[in-house]
Amino acid sequence: MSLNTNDLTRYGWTDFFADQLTDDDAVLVPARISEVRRDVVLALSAQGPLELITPPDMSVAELAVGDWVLARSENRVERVLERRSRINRRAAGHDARSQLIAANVDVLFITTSCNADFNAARLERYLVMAASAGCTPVLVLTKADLEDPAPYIAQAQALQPGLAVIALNAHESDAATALFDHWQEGQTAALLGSSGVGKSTLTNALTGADDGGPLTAAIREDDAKGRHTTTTRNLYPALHGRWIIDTPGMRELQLLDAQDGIGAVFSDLEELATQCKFRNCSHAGEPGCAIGAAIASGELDADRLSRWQKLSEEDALNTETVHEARSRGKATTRYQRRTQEEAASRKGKHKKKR
Ligand SMILES: Nc1nc2c(ncn2[C@@H]2O[C@H](COP(=O)(O)OP(=O)(O)OP(=O)(O)O)[C@@H](O)[C@H]2O)c(=O)[nH]1
Ligand SMILES: [Zn+2]
Repeated sequence: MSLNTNDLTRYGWTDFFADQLTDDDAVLVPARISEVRRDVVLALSAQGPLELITPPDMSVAELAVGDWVLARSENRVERVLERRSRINRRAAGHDARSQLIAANVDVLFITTSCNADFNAARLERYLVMAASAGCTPVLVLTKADLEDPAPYIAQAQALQPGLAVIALNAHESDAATALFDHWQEGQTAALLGSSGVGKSTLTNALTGADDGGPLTAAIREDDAKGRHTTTTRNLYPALHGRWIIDTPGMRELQLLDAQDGIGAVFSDLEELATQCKFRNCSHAGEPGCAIGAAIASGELDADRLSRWQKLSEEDALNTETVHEARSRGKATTRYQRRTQEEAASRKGKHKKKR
C-alpha cells in the first residue's frame, strides 16, 4: 500500500480502517467526513479539506459525520469504510425510518447536572444508545459547585454496572482534563444532554474557545435570542489532538435496534431474570421471581424494573415498525420492477409483431 496514512492518524485513522484497504485502493484518497450537507459532504484528508459528491448509487443521507470514506480524484466518494461505531435512531416524526446521526464516535459524554435535570430514565436511554452504537459512555455531572454531588454520583453509578462517572464544575480550568482521562489523543467524542446542563460551557473548555480558540464562532450561529445553537452536524478539533462531533439530532432519541444496548445497560436485571423460576417470567408477582425478591429485599429499585420494561417495549415497537416499513418498501420496489418488466416485455412483443 503506497498510501501514506501517517498524516491521517490525527483525524482518528487507525488500523481498523487501514485493514479495510486493498492494493486497488492505492489510487483513492481516504478522508473523514466533517460535515454532511444537502448535496455534498465536506471531508478532511491528508491533502487538506475536500468537498465531495456521492456516486449515483449512493445518497448523501447514507453518510454521517465522522465516517471514513475513500474518494476518487478528490471530488467523489467511492466507498464508505466499515464503521467502528454508529449512532442511529428512529427518525423524528411519524416517518418509520432509521436515521444515521454520527459514525466512528469513540466516547459519548452523557451530560447532566447535579440538580433537577438528573433523570434516571433519560440517562438510561442515552446509555442504551451509547451501548447499541458501540461507543464508550462516560457520565458527566456538571454544576458540582452548586450542590453536593455525592448523592448524584451514587445515583449515576446505579444506572449501569461499571459506569464511569465524573462530577465537575464546567467553568473550572481543569474541567477538560477530567474528560481527557477518558478520551485519548486521536479519538472522537460527542456530548449528549438536555439544554442548559453545560454542554456549550464544556465544549468551550474542550476546544480552547475560552482562550480565543479558533472554533466556536464558525460552528455556532446566534439565534434571534442571542443564544448559541448548534445548527449542523460537525466534526471539529478539540485540544491536544482530540475530536468532537457536535450534532443537534441527539436530543430527541427514539431507540431502534437497541436490544443489545438494553442488555448492556440493564445487565444486572437480565442476570437476575435468568434466576426467575419461569423462563418467561414477567416479574409481576409470579412465584419464584428473582427480580421481585430483589425488590422486596431493597437490593433493586422497583422503578428501575419499570424503566427497563418501558425501554424494551419502546425499542421492540420502533424496531418492528421500521423493519415492517422497510420490507413494505422492498415489496413495493419488487412490484414496481415486475410491472416495469412486464410493460417492457409487452412493448417488445408489440415490436416483434409489427
Ligand atoms: N455554576 C455552574 N454553572 C454552570 C456549569 N455548567 C454550566 N453552567 C451554566 O449553566 C448555563 C447553561 O450552560 P450551557 O453551557 O449554555 O448549557 P448547554 O447544555 O450548552 O445548553 P444548550 O446550548 O441550550 O444545549 C450557563 O449559564 C452556564 O454558565 C457548572 O458546572 N457550574
Ligand atoms: Zn421474574
